[in-house]
Amino acid sequence: MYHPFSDVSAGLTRLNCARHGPDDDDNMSLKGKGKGKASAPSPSQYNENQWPPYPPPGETDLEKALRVEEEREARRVSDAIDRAIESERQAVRRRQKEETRLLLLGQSESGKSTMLKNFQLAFTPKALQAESDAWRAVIHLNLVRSVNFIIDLLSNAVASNSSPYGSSYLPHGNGHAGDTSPTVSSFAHRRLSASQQPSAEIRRYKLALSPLRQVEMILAKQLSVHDAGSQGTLPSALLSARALEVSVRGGRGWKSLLRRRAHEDVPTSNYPEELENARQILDACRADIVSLWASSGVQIGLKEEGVVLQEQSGFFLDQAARIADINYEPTFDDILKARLQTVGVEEHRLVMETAAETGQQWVFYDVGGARGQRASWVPFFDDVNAIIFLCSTAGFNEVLLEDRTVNRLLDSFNLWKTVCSSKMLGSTQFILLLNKTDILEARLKAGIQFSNYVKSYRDENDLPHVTDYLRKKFIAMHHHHSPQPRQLHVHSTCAIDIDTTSAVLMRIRDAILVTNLIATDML
Ligand SMILES: Nc1nc2c(ncn2[C@@H]2O[C@H](COP(=O)(O)OP(=O)(O)OP(=O)(O)O)[C@@H](O)[C@H]2O)c(=O)[nH]1
Ligand SMILES: [Mg+2]
Repeated sequence: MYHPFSDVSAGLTRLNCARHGPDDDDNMSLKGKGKGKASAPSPSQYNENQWPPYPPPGETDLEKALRVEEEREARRVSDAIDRAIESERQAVRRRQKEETRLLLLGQSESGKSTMLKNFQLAFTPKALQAESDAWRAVIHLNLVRSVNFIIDLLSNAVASNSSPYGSSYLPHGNGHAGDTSPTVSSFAHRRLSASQQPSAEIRRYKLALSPLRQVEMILAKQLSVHDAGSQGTLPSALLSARALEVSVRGGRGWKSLLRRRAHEDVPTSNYPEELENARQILDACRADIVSLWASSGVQIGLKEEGVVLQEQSGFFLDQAARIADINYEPTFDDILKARLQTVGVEEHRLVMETAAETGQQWVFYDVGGARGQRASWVPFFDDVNAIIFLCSTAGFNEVLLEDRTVNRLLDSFNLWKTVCSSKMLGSTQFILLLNKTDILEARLKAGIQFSNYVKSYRDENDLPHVTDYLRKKFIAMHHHHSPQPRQLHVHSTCAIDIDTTSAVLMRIRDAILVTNLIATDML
């Protein structure tokens, strides 16, 4: 039955009820005097602008009874809507109390996604294990790209005589290019060798490992991979100095796509077979991959090209024999080392499996850290419990991939200042992770002087002093740029070290939970 109240908002319904009040209606229906027409409303009862008109002019007792009944029904609907809205509101409030929402921030390659994997490992290990197939595909792609990169780099270098590689590549060389300063005679000797041996070896590898192009294509297709370079985040001129980044569009679809479908009744696509093919090809190329990486000539060639693959993300060549094996299953260590650039913002909902936290939900927003990605962070500033900001301490002698004129550590400082000064994050808890301390330590031990890059640094060139300096510097910037006093926890981390990171995560968990409890007035 149509009634104007039944399809208007609860607010309007409430207005009308309030105007007369339920008792009025009841009284009127009870009091309905006589039969036939209701007494004509006095002029003061009419307001022709009032909607719906009340009571309608010339209303009969029957019409009145119907109207009153309809109004009662409308009130019931209105109350039901109010109750539903309120219970939804309470559910959202409850959910927000039960959920802990964390935003991971920091420049590209600072270790945000790796830290998220550590959280998964610590609190949802079964879920991470279930993603193992997906991570194997990423690790295989990391490996295959490194191989294809080396072959492309070295064959191009050999082909173009202008490259230093072409002049000194010794497939069976007996030293590193930097061991001795090249003399005129050694240079001449190298030029002679370069015209024959090097290209022969590389040509052999190129031929033997050519099936890996197909493997790269299959894996890239299955992961719907974007090349960072093709998205414009990596200038093409830089591609020769670095194995390509691997990235997939935000969202977790790619992982579920790659889960094993052994238990599914309906074969939905042929892609597991494609992946199996890729694994078989990789396995068949295993010995050649191992031998390529072991070749001293290749190592010299890379060195002369100024490429240190070991320092690049997603480096697995030293584990090729294990990883290219047909029976390879990724370990947690492998998963932490796998490199997959984040594009956009990924939401990861962790339903805690560990006894103390069972059932709790932690929602992580993992953002892409490259410069072109940072605009997408801001909408997530609203309504998160804590910010986990990662700074790669190894960035002190590195530059941004997307802008080779910018030092990574300086970029982290500036990013930190911007995040600290955001008013939207004024009362949000901050956690700062000084990450990649293993790489920092290795570089300091290798004699690279921190003070050469950070002019204000005057202390010892060792890990404790440098991390202490960084910690103080970040704390000072936080203090100076925060719009209001706010909690800050600082930890030094190596995100690929499961044990030490897990200890840090427990402290982060405790700090966040205590803050949440205080915020929800439960303490
Ligand atoms: N050696 C070392 N490697 C690390 C550490 N933390 C992360 N990595 C590696 O660094 C690479 C980049 O880490 P990611 O976690 O993908 O970086 P990200 O901050 O998510 O980068 P974007 O997604 O581009 O914003 C990965 O291959 C990690 O395995 C660390 O503490 N030490
Ligand atoms: Mg990432």
